[in-house]
Amino acid sequence: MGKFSIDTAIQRVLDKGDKAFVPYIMAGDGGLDQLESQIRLLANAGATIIELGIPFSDPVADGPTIQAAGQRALTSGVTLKKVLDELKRFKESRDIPIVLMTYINPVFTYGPKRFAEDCEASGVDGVIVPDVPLEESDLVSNALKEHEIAFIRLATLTSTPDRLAKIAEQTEGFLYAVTINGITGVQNRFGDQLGNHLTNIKQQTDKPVFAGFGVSSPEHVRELTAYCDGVIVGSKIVDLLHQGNEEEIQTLIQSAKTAHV
Ligand SMILES: O=P(O)(O)OC[C@@H](O)[C@@H](O)c1c[nH]c2ccccc12
Repeated sequence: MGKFSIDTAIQRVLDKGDKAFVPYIMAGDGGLDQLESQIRLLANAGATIIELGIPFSDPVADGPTIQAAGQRALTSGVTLKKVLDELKRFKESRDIPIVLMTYINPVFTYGPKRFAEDCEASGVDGVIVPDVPLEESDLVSNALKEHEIAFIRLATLTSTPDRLAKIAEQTEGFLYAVTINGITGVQNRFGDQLGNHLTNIKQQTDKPVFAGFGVSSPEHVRELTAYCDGVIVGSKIVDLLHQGNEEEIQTLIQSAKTAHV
């Protein structure tokens, strides 16, 4: 349960010599009644952990694909509470860790303490809150700590060495290394310095480092996992799921398995 199941899932993959693959999906895109089968599909395709987005009206870091998915979910009436209730309903039959990705506003509205309690009751193992600054994250992190839920921190390309050291120290489960300056979405090419950047982050921490933002092809997965322990893929997975393209989802996820064998 909680952060331990994240650690275990990652270790199992790395011990085999594979890399981790974390697909992001928007909760309630396609209807909340689809969530269970979407998670099962991704787990069966070989995902290590699921990053589950909570729809929010003002998603500042989301690119067009994720924004559109969020809109579809909001239109169908999805809320944080409904997502947690739904996760609780099929908690026992899941065997893949779940990380919620939510902006800070819904957490404050819900109440950080109640949020952490309900996350535990729903079998949520970790949480990512991209818009909470390091200096102001105590309110959330203390509540999560009591329930042994991992608080996953993001490092950006512009994080200073000083901040990077703090992020590396505080992150739990894994460190989310953002690959581009900008918003989420499909990219064709990463900056020339990205390899050095990821290598530098790897040198700062013993915790697993996963790269995310703009990863959309097996080639990207292979390119980035040469420098880190895994990838996070959002927009491309959201698109493929929306199209019902299970075959390409499978190919993309499996590309992390054969990355370095
Ligand atoms: O969509 P991309 O480019 O593959 O990026 C991952 C991403 O979608 C997911 O992790 C995410 C969705 N919204 C976010 C907001 C901030 C940080 C991360 C995210």
